[in-house]
Amino acid sequence: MDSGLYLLFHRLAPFVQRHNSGYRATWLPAAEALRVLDVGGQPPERLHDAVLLDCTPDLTPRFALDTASCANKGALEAALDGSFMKMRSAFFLLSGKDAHMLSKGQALLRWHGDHRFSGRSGRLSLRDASGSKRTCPDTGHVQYPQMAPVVIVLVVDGDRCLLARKDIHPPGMYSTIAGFCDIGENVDMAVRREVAEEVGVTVSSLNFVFSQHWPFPSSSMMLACHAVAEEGHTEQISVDTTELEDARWFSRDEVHSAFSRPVPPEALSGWAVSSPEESSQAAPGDVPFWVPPKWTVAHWLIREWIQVPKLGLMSR
Ligand SMILES: NC(=O)c1ccc[n+]([C@@H]2O[C@H](COP(=O)([O-])OP(=O)(O)OC[C@H]3O[C@@H](n4cnc5c(N)ncnc54)[C@H](O)[C@@H]3O)[C@@H](O)[C@H]2O)c1
Ligand SMILES: [Mg+2]
Repeated sequence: MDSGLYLLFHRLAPFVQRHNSGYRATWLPAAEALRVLDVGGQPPERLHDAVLLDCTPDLTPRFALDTASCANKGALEAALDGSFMKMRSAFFLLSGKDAHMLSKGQALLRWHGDHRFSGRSGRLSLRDASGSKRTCPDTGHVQYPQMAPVVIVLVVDGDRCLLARKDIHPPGMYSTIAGFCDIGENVDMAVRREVAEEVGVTVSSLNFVFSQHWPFPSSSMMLACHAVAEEGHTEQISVDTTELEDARWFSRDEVHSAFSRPVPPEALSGWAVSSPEESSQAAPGDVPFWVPPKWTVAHWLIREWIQVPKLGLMSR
C-alpha cells in the first residue's frame, strides 16, 4: 500500500478540486496521501486502512482512504488545495468519468464502517488486507460487502414519458421512477409494484436494459428497464406524496429540449458545500426542467428513448 494511487474521503465525503468550470476527483500518489495523514496528526500506518478499488492497465493499485481520524478537516483541505464535498453534491458537479470510482470507494468505506462487529458473536470482525471482506474471530463467519437491488424504470405512453422528482432533488430536475426490490420479488414484480405505488399507473410490458452501481443511500444495484403504460390507465396519475414531490408526463419534444440545453446554473447553486447547514439551495421556482447527469442510469434510459423512437413499443 505504500505505492499506488489514493482517492481521499473525510467522513465519506470525497475530496474534489476545482477543474475548468466544475470539479474533479483527484488520485493522490501514496507519498501525498502520507503527507496528508501527517498534516492530520495521524501515523503512516493509517494508510493501511485504505480499501483496494482496482488496478490500472499498468498494474498500479488504486485505493480509497477515509481520513475521518484527522479531526481538522480544514487543515487537510488547505494542504491539498481542494475540499471534501457531500457525495450528493459531488455527483451533480463532477465530470462523469470520476463518478463510478467515487461511488465504489464510498460504498466500500461505508460498508466497513457499518459492519465493524460480527452479527454472529458481536465481536470486532477483522478485515482482510484489501478490504474485500470481514471475518468473525470467534466463529469464522465471513461477511462480504453487499448491494441492495433497486429497480428503475422509464414508463412511456406513446410519445410521452413519465418522470418524477423528490424534494431532495435539485430544482427543476425530473428523473425516472425507482424503488427497492422487496425480499422475494423479481425485477418484473418490483417494477410493476413500484410504478403502481408511486404514480398509480399499470405497466403492460417491460424490458430490462442496463444496470449501474449507485452509492445512495448506502450501496445499490440499479436494474434499469423500459416499460409501457397500459392503455386507458394513463390520464389519472396518482402521485404518492410521501415519496415524490411531483410526477408528470413529458412530451418527446420537452425531453429533447432538456437534453439540448445545459443544466441551469441556478439549479445547482448551493450544492458545492460540505454540510446541510451550509446549503442554500435555490427554490424550485421557475428553474427549467432538466434530466439527471449523463453518468446516471436514469439519463441513459431517457436518452435511449429519445434516440430510439419505437422503444416504447417493444415488449419482452
Ligand atoms: N442512478 C440513477 O439514475 C438513479 C435515479 C433515480 C433513483 N436512484 C436511486 O434509487 C434508489 C431507490 O429509490 P427510492 O428512494 O425512490 O426507493 P423507494 O421508492 O423504494 O423508497 C425508499 C424507501 O424504501 C424503503 N426501503 C426499502 N428497502 C430499502 C433499502 N434496502 N435501503 C434503503 N431504503 C429501503 C425506505 O423506507 C426508503 O425510505 C435511491 O437510492 C435513489 O438515489 C438512482
Ligand atoms: Mg421511489
